[in-house]
Amino acid sequence: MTDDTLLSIRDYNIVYETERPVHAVRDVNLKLQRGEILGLAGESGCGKTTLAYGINRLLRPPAVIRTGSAILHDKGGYDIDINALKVKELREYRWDKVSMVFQGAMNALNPVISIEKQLGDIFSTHRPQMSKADRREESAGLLDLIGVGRDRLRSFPHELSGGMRQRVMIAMALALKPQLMIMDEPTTALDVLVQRDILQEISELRSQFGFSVIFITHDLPLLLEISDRIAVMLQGEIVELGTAERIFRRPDHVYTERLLQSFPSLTGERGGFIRSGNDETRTKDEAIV
Ligand SMILES: Nc1ncnc2c1ncn2[C@@H]1O[C@H](COP(=O)(O)OP(=O)(O)OP(=O)(O)O)[C@@H](O)[C@H]1O
Repeated sequence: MTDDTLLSIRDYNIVYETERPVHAVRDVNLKLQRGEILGLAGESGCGKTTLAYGINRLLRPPAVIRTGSAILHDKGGYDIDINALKVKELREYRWDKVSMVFQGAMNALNPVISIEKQLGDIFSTHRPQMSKADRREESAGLLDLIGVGRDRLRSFPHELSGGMRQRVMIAMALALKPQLMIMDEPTTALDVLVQRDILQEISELRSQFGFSVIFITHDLPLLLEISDRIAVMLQGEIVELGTAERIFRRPDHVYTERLLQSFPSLTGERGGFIRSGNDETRTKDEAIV
C-alpha cells in the first residue's frame, strides 16, 4: 500500500477524570490510509469507543484529551487539527468529513418521520443550496445504493426491518461522501446473514467511493474477513497492529493469540474462512485457513 495517510493520531491519551480517574486511551499512535478498512478489536472496556469518540470530537466531560493530536489530512490538500475545531468548524467536520454509525443506531431514527424527511434533513442542514427535487433524488439514490431501494423513501422507520433501518443509518452516514466512516459495532444487533450482507456492501462502497473505515467490534473473525489491517486494544493501548492476514497467521502479542483462540471457528480443525475480497490482493484464492 502506498503511503496516502488520511488520519494521523499521535501520542493520544484520554482520561475520564472521575474520582478514580480512568486512563481509557493510552499513548495511541496510529496512521490510517485513505481507502483503508481498519478493524479495532479488543474486549469490552478497552477504550475502543473512547478512541472513536475522540476522533469524532464526541467526548464529553469527564473525558479529557490529556495529550496528543489527531490530524485529518483532507483530500483538499490541507490538514484539520481535530482537537482544535471550533463549534462552527465541527458542524462542517462531522458528517461531511467523518461520519459515525453506532451500535443500535437504527433506533435513533425517529419512528414518526419518513425516511425521505430524515435523509433530506442532512442535505438541508449541510447543503442548504440544494433544491427539494435534488434532495429527493440524492436520498433515493442512497437507498438504492445500500440495498433498501428507493421505493422505501416514503416509508416510516417502523415499517422497516432492523436490518433495513440500520442500512438507512449507513445511508445517512454516507450521504455527504465523508472521507472516513467510523462504525462502532454497527451490525451486532442484527442476525448473522443480514450482518454479512451489510458488511459486503460497505466493503464494495468503500471500493467505489474510496472512503476509509474504522470498524469496531468484539467479533474478531468478522474483522479478519473485512479489514485491511487490525489494531488490537488492551487496557487503552494498541498492543498490536498489522494486516489481517499477519495477525491471523502470526500474532505477535500474547493477548491477540488469546483473542484468536477464544473463537473456536478460527482455530478448530475446520477453522478458517474465505475473505470477502473485493480487490485483486484479496481474492478467494487467498482464503485464510
Ligand atoms: N463517562 C465515563 N466516565 C468514566 N469512565 C468511563 C466513562 N465512559 C467510559 N468509561 C471507562 O473508560 C474505559 C473505556 O471504555 P470504552 O467504552 O471506550 O471501551 P470499549 O472498548 O468501547 O467497550 P465496549 O466494547 O463495551 O463498548 C472503561 O473502563 C469504561 O468504564
